[in-house]
Amino acid sequence: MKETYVSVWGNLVTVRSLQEEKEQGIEGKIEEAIAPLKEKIREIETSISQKYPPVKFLSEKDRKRILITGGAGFVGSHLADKLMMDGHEVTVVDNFFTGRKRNVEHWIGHENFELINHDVVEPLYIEVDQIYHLASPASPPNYMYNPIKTLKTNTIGTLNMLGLAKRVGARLLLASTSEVYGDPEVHPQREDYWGHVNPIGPRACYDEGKRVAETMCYAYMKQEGVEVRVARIFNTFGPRMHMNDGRVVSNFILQALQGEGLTVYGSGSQTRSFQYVSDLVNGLVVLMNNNVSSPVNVGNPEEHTILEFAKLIRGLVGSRSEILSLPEAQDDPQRRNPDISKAKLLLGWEPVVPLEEGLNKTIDYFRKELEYQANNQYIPKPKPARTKKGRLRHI
Ligand SMILES: O=c1ccn([C@@H]2O[C@H](COP(=O)(O)OP(=O)(O)O[C@H]3OC[C@@H](O)[C@H](O)[C@H]3O)[C@@H](O)[C@H]2O)c(=O)[nH]1
Repeated sequence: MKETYVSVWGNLVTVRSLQEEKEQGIEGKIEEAIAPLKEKIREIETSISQKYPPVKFLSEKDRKRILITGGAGFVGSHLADKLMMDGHEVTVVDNFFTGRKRNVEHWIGHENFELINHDVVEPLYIEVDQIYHLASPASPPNYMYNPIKTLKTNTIGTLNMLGLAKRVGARLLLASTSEVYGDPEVHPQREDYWGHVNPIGPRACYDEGKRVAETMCYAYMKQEGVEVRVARIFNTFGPRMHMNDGRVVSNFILQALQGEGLTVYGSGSQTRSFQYVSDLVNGLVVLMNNNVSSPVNVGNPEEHTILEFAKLIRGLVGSRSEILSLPEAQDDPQRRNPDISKAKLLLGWEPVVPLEEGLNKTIDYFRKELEYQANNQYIPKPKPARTKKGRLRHI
């Protein structure tokens, strides 16, 4: 800058030209005006770099391209979390019938993550190394809501995914179910039990859909050499179950939290064995990466009657809700308990999360969900299952 010196009472001082003074003033004002914007940009940059959960770095050789169908659902989104954090490239495909974007929104924009709105009933052409095929409604009221769609998803959807696996040489893991055993006459259920399913009952769309999905897997394995894994998943619970899911865990927790009666269908003497979702997800990943191609039960063998379960949840919530007796659900399996010796022996897997610990985490989750929904002025009621005709009784 050009400077001129003048003497003021004997002291030399610098004087800027009028033009320079003006320029300096404008620059200062601009600087002052954009300072908050610069600060905002810095904040956004930091929040972007910190916004994702920590992800391991995997070398090109170890990193896999993994597709999860139904990856925005309850189980699928927890599986997506694990595979992302392990450092893989994950593509989630979901038609959002029961899945929700909210379940995976924390990965959106991450370079290893892709979310595709797609229905597996239509073919899909992508390049992947592994396919976790979870797409299907899983809660009885949801899968009975549109039985034809449930059948299409489990039959045509599975054919499409096996076709994809064959084309690209990927390994496919089918999320099958304990429901392939129907209302079992053998207890606990081992993988070599063929099951007791009513092929024309209200549950058949799911039970038979999954049974034929298993059949398709082994047909593709034998005829086309596709590598398959089949997990028979027993009752599972945890955060991200939908408020409207309609299965027993979410129903009882939501009822207890809202001081409503806990709706027990039938006598409550029917049994179930519940596993926490993180145990399931670990089991699925171990199975996928193992060499066991025959079906494997993945569940927690701790068995309870539904009535015991209602009392347990009511106690954990600290609620004074009544326990109500509703008519029995049609074709409801009376006893269900996994024999997991195969998973223990061949995969070295067994569940580790105690029931109460898992339930407390799930109760916390639903408590927050209720607050969230209340802020949004919307509290859905749990969906009832299809029941036989009868009246409501108090136990
Ligand atoms: O509000 C309820 C909901 C359910 N129940 C009972 O609780 C038991 C469990 O019912 P759920 O609806 O949670 O689940 P189900 O065991 O019938 O089916 C499940 O089986 C295993 C998975 O493949 C699926 O997630 C689902 O099909 C049943 O006996 C049912 O009648 C109640 O007593 N009250």
